[in-house]
Amino acid sequence: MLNAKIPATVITGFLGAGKTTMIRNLLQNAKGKRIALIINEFGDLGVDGDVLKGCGDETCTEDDIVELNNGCICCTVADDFIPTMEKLLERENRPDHIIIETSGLALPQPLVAAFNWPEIKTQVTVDGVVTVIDAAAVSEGRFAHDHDKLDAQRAADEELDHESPLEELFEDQIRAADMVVLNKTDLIDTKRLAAVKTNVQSQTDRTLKIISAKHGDLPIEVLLGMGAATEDDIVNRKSHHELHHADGHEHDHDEFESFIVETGEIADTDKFIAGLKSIIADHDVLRLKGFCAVPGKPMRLVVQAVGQRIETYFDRAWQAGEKPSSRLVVIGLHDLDQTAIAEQIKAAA
Ligand SMILES: Nc1nc2c(ncn2[C@@H]2O[C@H](COP(=O)(O)OP(=O)(O)OP(=O)(O)O)[C@@H](O)[C@H]2O)c(=O)[nH]1
Repeated sequence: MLNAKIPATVITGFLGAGKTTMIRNLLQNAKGKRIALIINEFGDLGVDGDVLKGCGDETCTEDDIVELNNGCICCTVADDFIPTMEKLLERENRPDHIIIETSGLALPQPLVAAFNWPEIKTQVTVDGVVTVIDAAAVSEGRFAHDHDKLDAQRAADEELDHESPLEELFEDQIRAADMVVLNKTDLIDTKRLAAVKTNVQSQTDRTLKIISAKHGDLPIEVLLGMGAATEDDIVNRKSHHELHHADGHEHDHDEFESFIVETGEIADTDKFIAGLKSIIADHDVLRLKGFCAVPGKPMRLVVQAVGQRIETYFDRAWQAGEKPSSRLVVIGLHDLDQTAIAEQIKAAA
């Protein structure tokens, strides 16, 4: 149909919930739909984009993938997101569908609200906001606040009006959702999954569409084509930040930080993983990911850590002109001891 708006799906969810994995599955099952991807990552190593490049060859070429690594997309709407969308829409070969992966720390609300900007409102609509949840992490209480600690902080600081940053993000990302994917169901039993579902639904008065998945493996018909036009309803899905700072106070991410550690080749992967596990536990690292070089191996090793769960696999050969190296992005709450973490990672390699 001429002049029909292009549908855009926003995929959000906390660090390591499985957004990139779900998108990878989706691209592989795109059934000829031409998809453009906008990927926003916290920590400027570009791991997600790199993992996705090449996995949907016919329906989503490298040219269709735009990486926005200049901070969280919710804070760079005017400078990054709108110009990127405008460029996409100017293309001769316009996509059938746009998928936007937010960083794990992004608030979806400002991004969805941007679809009401005149520059893009007439051409694109939000097909739906899909929030991916690490059901195992929720069940382990990762996003529940420590009541005793919070009460102590409140006693010390009467101004303190918000919950833990992790809990707030968890709630805000659910409040924005049209659909919630309870992912990583391979890691928890049905009883605990039912409790997670109840917890998720309790975050909003709207009845959410909640589905379960392993490795984000869901049919494209389930994820795309919701026709929700979420931009029309986003004012009713306010984030904690919007509710607490109606005065226009800027939202920022200074409760979180990320940095990159470069280390040598990884001679003993098992020893390295064991080392990473204790670093993650000692320093309360939320997310660690990157690519490593292994002596004598032509392939690069992908390292993905979410809490204490670490996955490694070789994804592709180092390419011509690419120097095999080991680089990891480390993400945690503010005040990470960057020097100690970097030293310990180098010692574990
Ligand atoms: N066991 C298990 N692991 C999963 C599942 N889905 C994803 N993972 C793993 O979880 C890790 C993080 O997955 P990603 O898809 O990179 O998560 P993400 O949400 O894109 O992460 P960020 O972009 O860093 O926020 C990877 O090691 C995945 O292989 C699942 O259903 N079960």
